[in-house]
Amino acid sequence: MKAVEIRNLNYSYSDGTKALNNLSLSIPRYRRVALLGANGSGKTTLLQHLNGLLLPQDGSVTVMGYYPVDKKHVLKIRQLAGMLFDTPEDQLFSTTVAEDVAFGPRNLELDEQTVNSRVRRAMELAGITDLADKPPYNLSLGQKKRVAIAGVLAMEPELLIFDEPFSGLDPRFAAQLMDLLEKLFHQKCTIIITTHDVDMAYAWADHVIILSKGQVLAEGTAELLQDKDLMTEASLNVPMLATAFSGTDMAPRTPAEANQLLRFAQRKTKVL
Ligand SMILES: Nc1ncnc2c1ncn2[C@@H]1O[C@H](COP(=O)(O)OP(=O)(O)OP(=O)(O)O)[C@@H](O)[C@H]1O
Repeated sequence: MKAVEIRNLNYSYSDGTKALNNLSLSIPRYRRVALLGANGSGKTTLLQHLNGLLLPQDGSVTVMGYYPVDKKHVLKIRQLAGMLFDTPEDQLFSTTVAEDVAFGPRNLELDEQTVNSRVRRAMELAGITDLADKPPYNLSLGQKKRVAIAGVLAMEPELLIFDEPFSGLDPRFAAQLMDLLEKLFHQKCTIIITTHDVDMAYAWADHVIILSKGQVLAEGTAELLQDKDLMTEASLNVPMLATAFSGTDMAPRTPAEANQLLRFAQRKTKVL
């Protein structure tokens, strides 16, 4: 069973902008997936189809093998596929952080004890236990992002969809989020993120999708990002980590070695 199957998906906004153009792709389960592409290539529009925020105008979307994404299945899909928006304000609306994190599980009609334990666990994972009683609208952007992440985690989804999760985060929390993604991945989640950070994608992802003009330009392992012509066509840069220390024996030869280098740099940042 695939995490995501998309067949011939088209999507045009009401002003006539064609954001997705006959797009097809297939994402295996239990992968770390990076979705890359220039501004306006269709990344957010695509992600919004994965949890039913947008419904296919033409073509089909199936998530976690269970359901086609359509009106009838939208609630079940949102339970399976948790989405973090690139603007966290759009998903915070309760009077306290704890209430916000509890909103999703309460909607699932779980008993109060289960809701409370999910909320506690999600807040711990997101590192926001000390913010529990604060009103979300007073928080900083990075804190809001953490609250939104906790809200997603409290739903315990199998598929995590994060639109630009690292933007607006300080280096320390970016490193913590990276650790958290790794933990969730090992708890058998499939994780899809969009990012403009080709180095992060190169070091982290085991499945890379490059979009251009609403279509999949290329799909495969992170080695794809070493292809200079492909990256130029996608208006992206070759990751620095792919060329770092070239000519020396410190040069990472694979994305896995680049990951070690990135982790090392992040741990140094954490110490600072
Ligand atoms: N609400 C909207 N109404 C009209 N056009 C839109 C709307 N939202 C997005 N678009 C257009 O659809 C296309 C794809 O946009 P989308 O936001 O999916 O791209 P993206 O790859 O996520 O971009 P970015 O990297 O800048 O976030 C762009 O041409 C954009 O201008």
